[in-house]
This record gives sequence, C-alpha cells and structure tokens, in this order.
Amino acid sequence: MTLLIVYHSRTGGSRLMAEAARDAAAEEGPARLLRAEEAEPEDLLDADGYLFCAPENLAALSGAMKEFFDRCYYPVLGRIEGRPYALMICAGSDGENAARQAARIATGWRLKEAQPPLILCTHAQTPEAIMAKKTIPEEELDRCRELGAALAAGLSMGVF
Ligand SMILES: Cc1cc2nc3c(=O)[nH]c(=O)nc-3n(C[C@H](O)[C@H](O)[C@H](O)COP(=O)(O)O)c2cc1C
Repeated sequence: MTLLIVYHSRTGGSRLMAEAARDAAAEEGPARLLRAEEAEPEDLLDADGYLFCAPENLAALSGAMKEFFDRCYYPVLGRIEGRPYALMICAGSDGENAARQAARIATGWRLKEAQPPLILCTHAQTPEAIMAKKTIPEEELDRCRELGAALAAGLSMGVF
C-alpha cells in the first residue's frame, strides 16, 4: 500500500515538510515523494493514499501545485474515489484558503480526509523574508513526521 506525497515549494519550507513526512512514512510502509511538476495521473492511480503539500501564495494554492491538480484532475476522476488523503500547507501567516482550495479538489475526487490539514506558518512578513530560503523548527517538522507516519501506518493496516 503506497503513500504518494506530492509537493511544490518555492523557498524550501514545503519541501522540508514533505521530506520529513516522507522519511517518517517510509518507516511504516512504501512512500513516494514527487514534485508537483513531475507528478502524473499514472502516479496518482498507482498509489493507495495521498499527502499533498504546498505553499499558500496570494491566498490560494501555489501556481505549480494548482497546475498539478488541473493537469491530473480529469484523467483520474472516478478512478481514485474513497482513497485517503491529507494536506500540509506552508504559509507566511494564514494558509486557510490554500487548505480549503485543496480540500475542495480532493472532495471533487471523492477522496476521504484521513487527518485535518496541517498548516505551518513561517511568519515571514517582509518581501525579503518571504523570498528567503526557509527553515522549519524541528518541533514543527515533528508534526509533519507524525502525519506522514500515521497515514502510512493506516494504509499498511487498512484502517481507512
Ligand atoms: C507571491 C507570494 C504570495 C504569498 N501569499 C501568501 C498568502 O496569501 N498567505 C500566506 O499565509 N503566505 C503567503 N506567502 C508566504 C508563503 O506562503 C511562505 O513564504 C511559505 O513559506 C512558502 O512556502 P515554500 O517555502 O514552500 O515556498 C506568499 C509568498 C509569496 C512568494
């Protein structure tokens, strides 16, 4: 039972979150990490559950993550219904709109929410801070690890 983690990241925050989740998930079962730009409909079809991870940009999912969903939405519609998923959003100060947008897409696919969205805020406020490479505190990465491990363990045990 494979967990597919698809992420986009411009300044590294979402990448750190996705990698932390992948590392923890891999201890519980098969886990694949793909960038949004390289993930294809076949990758979604081949997986048994999903973790989507992206930044909030301009009160929405980042463009590259949205482009992944746009590109894959119809090719897999009706073919992945009922599979579990979770979301992780890296935001400056909010993240709610990106989480809501991704959840609506997942609802369209008839995926099953396995965990509430995990939103981490970097508290970057100035243009310089927003464009800077991000670090995520270990205790926040632990929350990503917990989410990845719970998803992968649930998939392996067939609890979803
Ligand atoms: C163009 C742009 C727009 C942004 N808009 C928002 C926003 O609407 N809400 C928010 O909370 N953060 C916003 N941010 C901050 C990013 O979400 C934050 O820097 C996050 O760490 C980016 O994730 P990444 O490091 O994976 O790229 C924005 C950043 C950029 C570059």
